[in-house]
Amino acid sequence: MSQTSPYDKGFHISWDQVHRDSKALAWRLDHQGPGAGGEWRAVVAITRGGLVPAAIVARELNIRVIDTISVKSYDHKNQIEAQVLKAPDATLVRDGDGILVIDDLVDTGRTLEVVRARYPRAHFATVYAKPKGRPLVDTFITEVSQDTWIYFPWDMAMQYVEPLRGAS
Ligand SMILES: O=P(O)(O)OC[C@H]1O[C@H](OP(=O)(O)OP(=O)(O)O)[C@H](O)[C@@H]1O
Ligand SMILES: Nc1nc2[nH]cnc2c(=O)[nH]1
Ligand SMILES: [Mg+2]
Repeated sequence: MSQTSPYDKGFHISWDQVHRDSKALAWRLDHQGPGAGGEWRAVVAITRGGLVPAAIVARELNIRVIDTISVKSYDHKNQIEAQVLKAPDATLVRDGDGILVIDDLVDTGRTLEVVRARYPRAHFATVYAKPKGRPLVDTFITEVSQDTWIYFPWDMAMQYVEPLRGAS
């Protein structure tokens, strides 16, 4: 476990915000596929973080075929060797042509590197991107600085916060 964290800042994202940003991603990807009329054949979500944006994008673009690839790259905030724990249906995904691979974010790009190596012709889309990972992603919505840790609503709970002037 590393003792120092490269993440100085926190960016807290609400359900509402991730819904809006995922819809913006869907609008950007609409009619951009290689099929007739720019259709995509299927969505592949990178679990677990990609599941929520993938559901929203698939709903907006009326894509009914959805598969998953399970990649574990972090143990809490510590990067570990990326492991593929489960692959999508090979007959569906083939070399990735017409497949939209979706993740919540790209940070160092290690996760996308592993998935890209398997499906070189797929289109890679994330909602958030940090500078190091940008070259690995084809489409994203919001750039976040490299020293920021993004907190998603599924990892958080509402809690009491002290007033600015302290408790009285
Ligand atoms: O660009 P990278 O440096 O590889 O980091 C990005 C990946 O890290 C997180 O997943 P994580 O491995 O923590 O698993 P999770 O999606 O199950 O939370 C995130 O959801 C991305 O998939
Ligand atoms: N939740 C979360 N997972 C990550 N995995 C790699 N970077 C991040 C990040 O900024 N936030
Ligand atoms: Mg992930």
